[in-house]
Amino acid sequence: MILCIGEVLNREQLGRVRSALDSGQFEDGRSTAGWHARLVKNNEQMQVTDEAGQSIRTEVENALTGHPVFQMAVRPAKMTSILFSRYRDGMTYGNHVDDPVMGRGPGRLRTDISFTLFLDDPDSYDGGELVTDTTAGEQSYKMPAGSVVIYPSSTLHRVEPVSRGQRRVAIGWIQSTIRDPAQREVLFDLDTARRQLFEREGKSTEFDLLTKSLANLQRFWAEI
Ligand SMILES: O=C(O)CCC(=O)C(=O)O
Ligand SMILES: [Fe+2]
Repeated sequence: MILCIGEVLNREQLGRVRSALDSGQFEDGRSTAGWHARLVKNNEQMQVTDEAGQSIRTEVENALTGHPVFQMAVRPAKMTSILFSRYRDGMTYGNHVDDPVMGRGPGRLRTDISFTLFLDDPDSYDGGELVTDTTAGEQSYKMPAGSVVIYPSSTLHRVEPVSRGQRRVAIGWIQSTIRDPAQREVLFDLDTARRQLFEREGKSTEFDLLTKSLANLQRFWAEI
C-alpha cells in the first residue's frame, strides 16, 4: 500500500522548517548511501548540528507520529531520525532500493516503510517527482508542501532530476510492529471502517466487534 496524507504540517510549521533549512549547512548526500545507491545518488542533506536543526527535526517527527492516519497506516515500532534533503541544479536520485537495515546500537532497525514529506510548493520547482516502480507500473508523486507519501521500503524508486528551483523534503524510515505490508493494509482498512462506523452510529455493537477483531489480529501479528 502506498499512501499520501495531506496537511501533516501546517503553514506556520512549514514556515519554521523552511527558514531553518534556508540557513542550514548542507553536505553531499552520498555520505549516507549504501555502495550501489551511491552510484545514482546526487543530492544534498542538511547537517543537523545546531539547536535550529534539532528543533525542526523534533517538530516534523512529532507532527508525523501524532497524525492519526499515519499511525493507522504505519504502526511504528522504531523510526530513524528525520533527514532533510535538497535537490537543485539537475540533482536526482536514480533507481534504488533502500537499505534493509539501518542505524547502530539500540537505534538499529529493519526498514519496512519509507516516507517523503514534501516541504516546497510543487509550482516552485520543475521535476523532482518521486517515482515508484511496482508490479502495477510506475507511479509518480509530487505532492503539495506539508503532504507525505509513505511506501513499502521494498519498492524500487527514484527522484527525477530537478531542473528549476529547489525540492526540499523530510525523509525517514520506519520499522513497523506489523512487518507484512498486506497485513498492515488489512488493519488499516478495518480501522478506517471502524472509525467511519463510529462517526455514523457511535459505539455500537458492530463497532465493538470490529474493535475486538482489530485488537486480536494485532495480537496475532504484532512484533514488539
Ligand atoms: O527524496 C525522496 O523523495 C526520496 C529519496 C530517497 O529515495 C532516499 O533518500 O532514499
Ligand atoms: Fe530511497
